[in-house]
Amino acid sequence: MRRELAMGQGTDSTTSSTGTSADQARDRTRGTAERLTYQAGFGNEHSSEAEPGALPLGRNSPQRAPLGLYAEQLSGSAFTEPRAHNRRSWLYRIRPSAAHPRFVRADNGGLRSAPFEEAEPDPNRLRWGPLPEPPPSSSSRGHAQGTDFLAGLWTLGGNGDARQRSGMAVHLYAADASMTDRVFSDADGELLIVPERGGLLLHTEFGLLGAAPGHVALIPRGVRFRVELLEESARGYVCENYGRPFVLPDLGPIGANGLANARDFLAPTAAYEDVERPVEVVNKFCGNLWKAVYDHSPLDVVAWHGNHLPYVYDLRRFNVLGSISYDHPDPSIFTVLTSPSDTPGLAGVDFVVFAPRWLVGEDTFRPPYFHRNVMSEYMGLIEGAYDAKAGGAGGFVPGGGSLHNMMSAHGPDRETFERASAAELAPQKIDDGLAFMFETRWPITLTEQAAGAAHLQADYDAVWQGLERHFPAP
Ligand SMILES: O=C(O)Cc1cc(O)ccc1O
Ligand SMILES: [Fe+2]
Repeated sequence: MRRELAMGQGTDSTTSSTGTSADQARDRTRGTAERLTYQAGFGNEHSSEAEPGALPLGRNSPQRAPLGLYAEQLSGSAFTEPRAHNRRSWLYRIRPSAAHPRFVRADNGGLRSAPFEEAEPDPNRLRWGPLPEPPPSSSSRGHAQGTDFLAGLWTLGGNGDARQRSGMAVHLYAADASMTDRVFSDADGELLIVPERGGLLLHTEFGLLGAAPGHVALIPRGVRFRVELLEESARGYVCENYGRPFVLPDLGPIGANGLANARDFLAPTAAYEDVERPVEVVNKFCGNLWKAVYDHSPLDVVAWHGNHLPYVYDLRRFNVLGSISYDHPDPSIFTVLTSPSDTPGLAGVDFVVFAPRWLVGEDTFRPPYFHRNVMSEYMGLIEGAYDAKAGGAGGFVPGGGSLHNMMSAHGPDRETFERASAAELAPQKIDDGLAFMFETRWPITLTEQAAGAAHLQADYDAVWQGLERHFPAP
């Protein structure tokens, strides 16, 4: 019985290979991921044990936990939050987390946190090319040769205040080394990792998750993990959510199914490292990195149960809904995960995906419309192209990103507008790209490094030049 609890359901991906480098990366990750077992379902009470009998039955904290393990609760919500919001997991580990030396300040590298006060909030439309590759052997930390996921994090900007558990940050990463004998956890928020290049194997306290380009991984607040690269290098995006944890959006009149289906979120099964050698544990706390060298790996959880859990989700499983009559619906129908605020319907941050879909709207301007939005929109591209941006000024390219802050006017570029205004409106499949948006309630203030980056495109405004008047002259 207990053993069965440790057996996963579901595998990682059903996407077909068409030979692009993203597909190959996914295939390689799938090779690793197929050896992984998962438990399917978002928000569930899951449980798992890597050794038979490690998980206590009937109680959380027996006088002596099985197999000489230590019992420990990890709380992701206040003890007293309503049951529907309550999050905690029980971990049964070789050493209690409390047995650790003092943390000392570590170099923040390219990581910055809210409140973002380095630069003035900028109303301009902004777009960046991809983050430059890490320079070879750039490690300043004396660990693996090269730059690992943590050292490769580079903050673009964000909002709110990490100390108030509100707001979010946009980070990018470029890495060429695995985290070996180095573990990270973020007390400030949960991390939504969006790989764009290179498969990742996430070793978490709860077990292993495989995340390739096209997948997203969600690491809850405080959960320790390390990132192994499955290829020579890796690149991608991270949304750090300081606010309420991401949940699936309500579906309202859509009904009981659709958008991201809960069963496509995969939680790991227990897997532990029994390692007795120095391991650097880095903790992000109130905006700064702190480190301590443990004499063992804290990824030593042999069994667990609970609902404060990491997940991986394949964005190609997203059930895209849209108009089958006319008009371009608002992109809220593409919401994968939402971090609610105290105001109903107003998200601290939404994670939105623009996945392959059919456009069939009659007498409709089909690409995204011109708009000004009270919410602030950071967009990234995982592969291919995006239907509102034909090109220009270096383009909206995989690994790059755009920022359309609160009330900034944006929408289709000139080329897209002209093409879509004249297009014959036959049913059209958009299947050449995978874009996403972090849409947040507050403006995103840039870091100095993002405002002054060499890969910031100087003339993004030009994509809207040449949109001539067509209204008859007086
Ligand atoms: O700006 C964007 O490209 C994102 C977006 C897409 C869409 O389909 C409608 C509105 C919107 O902000
Ligand atoms: Fe927009």
